[in-house]
Amino acid sequence: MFTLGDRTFTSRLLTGTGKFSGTKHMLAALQASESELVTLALKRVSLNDPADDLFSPLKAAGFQLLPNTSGACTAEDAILAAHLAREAMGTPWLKLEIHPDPRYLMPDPIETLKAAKALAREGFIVLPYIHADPVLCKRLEDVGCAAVMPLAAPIGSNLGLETREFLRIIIEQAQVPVIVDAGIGAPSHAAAAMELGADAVLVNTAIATAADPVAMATAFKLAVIAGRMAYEAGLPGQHQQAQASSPLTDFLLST
Ligand SMILES: CC(=O)[C@@H](O)[C@H](O)COP(=O)(O)O
Repeated sequence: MFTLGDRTFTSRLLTGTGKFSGTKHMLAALQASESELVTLALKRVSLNDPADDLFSPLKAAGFQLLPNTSGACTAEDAILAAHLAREAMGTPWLKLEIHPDPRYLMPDPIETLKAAKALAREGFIVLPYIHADPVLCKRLEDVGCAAVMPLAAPIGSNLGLETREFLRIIIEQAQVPVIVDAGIGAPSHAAAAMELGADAVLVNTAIATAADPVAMATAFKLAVIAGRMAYEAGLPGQHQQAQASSPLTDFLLST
């Protein structure tokens, strides 16, 4: 169980809704993942065109929706998108994404902090997508964000925990949940993030673009459970030299 904002979740796997080959496949994969919190771009809420509308089927399937501001390039864009999303989807939950750079989709830290401060003050439950910057995470926490979402690697890159050392520092210092987001390309990456002590991970591309998204969603579900279980069990320390597994066998040498 983990608490985020005013809610408690059983699943520590958050999922995205982009890049699936169709709504039916998306719903089947999300159900297999047992994810409870699903992010959705405001642009995928289409009240006029049912073929392009992800909101209605996701809502009907009972997922809690986490609208995101993907497409916003400035704080002003993101604040407008947040208001529209709250109207359209009826929720104050928000994944705040501001990435003006189309090549790497790197989040803009200055605009993100500015928008986060304004939106948190308005009562939004703000989950900002950011680079794995420990100082920025503390600043976002200070302005009232409900969690921080540092990236593992660029969105859609599937590169895994490229920011591992910085994630470790963020997790050590955070007073709010840390959700590792973006670039998680394999269940082993998700397990590694959870073993590090992340509260949750968000995965989209690796599930949506798998040859079998339902099987991949199941693999991610199990990896997140295993990673968290290992973290709670207490991972052993690492050593540069061998440590004998059965030290008592020394008796052969001493007789
Ligand atoms: C849908 C969403 O929010 C993505 O932008 C998110 O960051 C996931 O990234 P991946 O697609 O790399 O899993």
